[in-house]
Amino acid sequence: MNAASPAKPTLVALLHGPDQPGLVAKTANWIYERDGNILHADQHRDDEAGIFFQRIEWEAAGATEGEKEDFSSFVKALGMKVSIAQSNVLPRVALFVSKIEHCFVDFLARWKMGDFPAELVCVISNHTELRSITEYYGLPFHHIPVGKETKKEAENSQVSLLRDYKVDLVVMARYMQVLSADFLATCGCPVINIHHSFLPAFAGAKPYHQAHSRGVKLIGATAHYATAVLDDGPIIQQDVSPVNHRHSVRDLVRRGRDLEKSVLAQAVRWHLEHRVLVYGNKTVVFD
Ligand SMILES: Nc1nc2c(c(=O)[nH]1)N[C@@H](CN(C=O)c1ccc(C(=O)N[C@@H](CCC(=O)O)C(=O)O)cc1)CN2
Repeated sequence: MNAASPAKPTLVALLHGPDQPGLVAKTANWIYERDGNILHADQHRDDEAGIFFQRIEWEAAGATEGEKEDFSSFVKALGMKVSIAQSNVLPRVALFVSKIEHCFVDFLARWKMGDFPAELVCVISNHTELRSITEYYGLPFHHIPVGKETKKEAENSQVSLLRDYKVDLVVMARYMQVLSADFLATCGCPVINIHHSFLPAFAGAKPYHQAHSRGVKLIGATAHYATAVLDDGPIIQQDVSPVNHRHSVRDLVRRGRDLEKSVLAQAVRWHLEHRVLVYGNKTVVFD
């Protein structure tokens, strides 16, 4: 049996800006004229804002690094914003967790099974309960307790670790501390959070108790980029599940776990595959 030749590295561009005629043709021709092979292209126009969004993935004929810079300059000359990633450069991910383990353990298992095109480089927790399972997966575990008086110092230690590990993405797998605006401004990478409600409903603490008190018939989970405003960042993925009057808070928590695990995993995978474009406080997801 012929061993499949390793896939050639691809470039993935996410671009957006004021719409103008011929943008799709211009980006496609630029790649074609350089003997590139477009593998995926998807675009969207926000009619209200007149903004054009595109994700384009191609095999570059030439050296990827040079082509990456040249394509970026070409797109910027069209008045567009662009980010370009190489499929063979895996983003480095840090996991933040507290005590609640279902999203964390599920994420580790999916990572071990190769579900995420990323390098998982460390775990940071404000508690110690999940050290053993982290080390079972062969990952470094950093315990940084966070108290009202020590929050600034704790966050400085977290930022130093993220820089030491050269982290490209922080995933909060039910990390129960609110990250400050300074942290988000200095951590040097995006942060994805899983919130255990169908946002914007029931933001903040104890969303399942809030949902039960309100008597909702659907519960949900939301994966979003963290901003300084709690549970208010651009939403990447959501899902819901029906509930009824017979369900206790305990039932809602149990039913919600499965939603949280799958919604977080899907959102992180889309981010790592460079399928998510943030625009204002919203996202365009080219799935
Ligand atoms: N800057 C942000 N930080 C965090 C976000 C976010 O959206 N932006 N999401 C939270 C996660 N979360 C809900 O999804 C959440 C976590 C914690 C709390 C909360 O009230 N925490 C208390 C302390 C609780 C404790 O010590 O156990 C607090 O921080 O005072 C609400 C919602 C993660 N961080």
